[in-house]
Amino acid sequence: MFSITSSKMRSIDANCAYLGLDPLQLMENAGAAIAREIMSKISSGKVLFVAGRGNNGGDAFVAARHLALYESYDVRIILLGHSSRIRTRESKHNFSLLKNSGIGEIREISDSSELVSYPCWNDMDIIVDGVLGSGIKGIPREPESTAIDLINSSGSYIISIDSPSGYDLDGGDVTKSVIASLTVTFHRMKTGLEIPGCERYTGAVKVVPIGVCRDAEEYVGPGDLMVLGQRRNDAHKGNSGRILIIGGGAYYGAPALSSMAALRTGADIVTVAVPENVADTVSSFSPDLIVVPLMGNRLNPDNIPELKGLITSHDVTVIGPGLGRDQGTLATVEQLVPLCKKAVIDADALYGLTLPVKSGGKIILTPHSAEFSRLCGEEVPRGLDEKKDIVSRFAGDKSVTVALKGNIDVISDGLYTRLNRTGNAGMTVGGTGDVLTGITGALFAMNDAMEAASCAVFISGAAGDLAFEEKGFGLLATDIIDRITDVILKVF
Ligand SMILES: NC(=O)C1=CN([C@@H]2O[C@H](COP(=O)(O)OP(=O)(O)OC[C@H]3O[C@@H](n4cnc5c(N)ncnc54)[C@H](O)[C@@H]3O)[C@@H](O)[C@H]2O)[C@H](O)CC1
Ligand SMILES: [K+]
Repeated sequence: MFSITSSKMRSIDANCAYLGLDPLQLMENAGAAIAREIMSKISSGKVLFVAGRGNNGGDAFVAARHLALYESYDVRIILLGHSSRIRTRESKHNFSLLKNSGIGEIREISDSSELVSYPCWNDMDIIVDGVLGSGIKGIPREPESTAIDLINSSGSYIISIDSPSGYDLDGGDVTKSVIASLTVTFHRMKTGLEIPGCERYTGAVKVVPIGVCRDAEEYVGPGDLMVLGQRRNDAHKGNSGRILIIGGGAYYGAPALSSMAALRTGADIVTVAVPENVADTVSSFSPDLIVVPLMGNRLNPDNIPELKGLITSHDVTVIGPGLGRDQGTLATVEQLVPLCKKAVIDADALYGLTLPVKSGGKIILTPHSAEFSRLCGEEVPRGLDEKKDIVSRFAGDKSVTVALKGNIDVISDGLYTRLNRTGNAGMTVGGTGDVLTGITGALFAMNDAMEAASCAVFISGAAGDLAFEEKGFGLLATDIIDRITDVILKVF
């Protein structure tokens, strides 16, 4: 089974909450698993739980409550700090249940010297390390640092909850850590718990299930948005993405919709290169757009020298919206795609594509069912499993990332496959595909192809759902653009 990073785990947790699984339920399962582990090691004895003020400590409170049901165990708890400073709702809740759980001793100790004078460190059969888990930032501070020293010098059997406290679950350098006899981590193996030599800190590692919903991993959710590359506070203009949109000629609304969607998703600069016959009309949609008129009434090979320069000066090139399918246009697309570092290809441009593209640029395709069927030369199957197979196979063979739009969107790069179910039947109106393409372009500037494509279909569908609540089947593509920021702000 593959391992995951701690930020991936946080994103799965957030997707669980979105699906209605209360984080308290996960904590209950995590704590119960720790209690079972203790019971499998000793049938009676003294067990000290050392808890920090985050959810790692919350897991320890749950485990202590479960264990205290059995009279053969002498259960004690040290909370590092005052209970009024417990950070999370779940942990507070579980701390408050301790007073009704028949636990012999609950001490709240903020001061490191008081921690050193605690008399029982060397007298325990098991010490449970719930000091710090995946939420650690930097090196352990006080009183956590002293607690780690005391745990390590206790001579007891040490069970670390989720991670040895101080240890980096993502495999970074370790300055100070609990040296555990056993680490019980949750849901999946973590990247840092399988690097060579890590057993020096982790002891044996066990992965236990905690009741995560299966769909929290397979279906895109707000947790995936949480871990997207974000704008830094000290960012300059252009740091958060320069997007070039090549479209229009046959139509003018489509490139304008893509461009506005890219801006609303957070792109810094959106340049839209369109044939001169539609340039003024596209400009008139918004003063926020930089419009570059191209010679001619359709994209054509004479535009290539000018576009080459623009492609180089932008992070992502979106090709397709409103281009039309003239022979010369499709031939131009074929020559442009290999010049792009990162490209999003949609609509008419999908007809000018020769795959695989030899240049090694990263490419996202956003076809609907008929477009995909034409690309891969097969009917798109109705069954979801079969659909996943065919998209994954095609993406792998052609070295592209595909977001196949549909009732349930299927996103794959051939290695990973994700699903998305935001969106609604009102979104069959014209222009919604152009909106998705623009969102994808903006996200692609700061993220890898799979993250960008997965989050783009989620955002586009969720914005469409908000627009549907307001407008029903009268919703327009522009209504979806208006709600993009609501979806993004809700997550951050
Ligand atoms: N799905 C799961 O895996 C679940 C995991 N659970 C447990 O939750 C923790 C993560 O909890 P979180 O509250 O995010 O963080 P921590 O408890 O690890 O610590 C945060 C806490 O500590 C403070 N802090 C941060 N850095 C330092 C430092 N260098 N020195 C001192 N103190 C520090 C910070 O201010 C916070 O107060 C995970 O590991 C699991 O054990 C859930 O219970 C169930 C689902
Ligand atoms: K821990």
